[in-house]
Amino acid sequence: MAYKAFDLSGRVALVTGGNGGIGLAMAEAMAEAGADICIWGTSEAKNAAALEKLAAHGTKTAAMRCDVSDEAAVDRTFAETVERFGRVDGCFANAGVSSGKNAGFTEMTTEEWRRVMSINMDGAFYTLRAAARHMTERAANGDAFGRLVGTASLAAISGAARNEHYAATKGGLISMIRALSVELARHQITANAILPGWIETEMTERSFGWDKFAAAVKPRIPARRWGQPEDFGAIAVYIMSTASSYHTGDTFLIDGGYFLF
Ligand SMILES: NC(=O)c1ccc[n+]([C@@H]2O[C@H](COP(=O)([O-])OP(=O)(O)OC[C@H]3O[C@@H](n4cnc5c(N)ncnc54)[C@H](O)[C@@H]3O)[C@@H](O)[C@H]2O)c1
Ligand SMILES: O=C(O)C(=O)C[C@H](O)[C@H](O)CO
Repeated sequence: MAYKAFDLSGRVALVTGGNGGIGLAMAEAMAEAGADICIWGTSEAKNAAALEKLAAHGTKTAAMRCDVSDEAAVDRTFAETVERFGRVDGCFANAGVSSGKNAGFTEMTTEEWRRVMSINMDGAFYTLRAAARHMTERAANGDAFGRLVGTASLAAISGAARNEHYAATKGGLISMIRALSVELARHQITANAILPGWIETEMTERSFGWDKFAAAVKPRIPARRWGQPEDFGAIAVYIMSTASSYHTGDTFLIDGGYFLF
């Protein structure tokens, strides 16, 4: 018999960047555990394909178009999500972009720095702020429960050369979440960061290419394989569940034991 605390029936989870990769795998796992799921993404086609997968689990699902770097769009889409689902119990600020295929820090343009900041950092701020407003308001009305989650990265702590903008956003996200965990604990809202290592998704291919992985990264992973998006399902279910009520301000590093030597 399944551990009952992991039954997410009646809970609503929002996953930004939930139409592919890690976000979709987390959304699918939570749907399988019984949660209603709203995903946000920028591509209508990818949203539609993801929705089809999610619907197979039989819970209520929706996919909304939202660019998380657009403050007004985030507030508007969050309100729409609450209207559609009645509430948001868990908010996974997962949308992100990377770009490891550039010439290096001395050549980094301000435009590129701002692009990564505006999606990864500003986007997480807008998203988590909207969710925190909603969750604290509910707590004030006697319905206290909340899970704020940010998908950070191993890159925040590993020395992600030629990806300084990306590393900075993920380090910033971890620090923001740690501070939030302290501020919001009294409302029964937890805040945690997930730090994936090297995961086989479209983003990694775009940013680094498979060749770089095989040559430089794989030897540093004791598991000798890419992480898969599905490696993130269980942590999402755990965080959304009542089992994690006392677990806040943490960084969940899921990287196959990646080491530098
Ligand atoms: N793949 C990895 O190795 C890895 C490692 C560490 C951290 N991460 C982080 O995991 C998260 C998910 O990445 P992934 O690997 O699944 O890649 P992915 O490209 O499959 O997913 C990224 C998602 O973010 C969405 N997105 C991008 N810009 C957006 C915007 N402006 N507004 C809304 N959505 C937007 C994309 O549409 C996509 O759904 C990211 O935050 C990424 O930084 C990935
Ligand atoms: O975070 C990412 O974007 C990755 O693709 C992999 C790594 O965690 C990172 O870049 C490590 O330096």
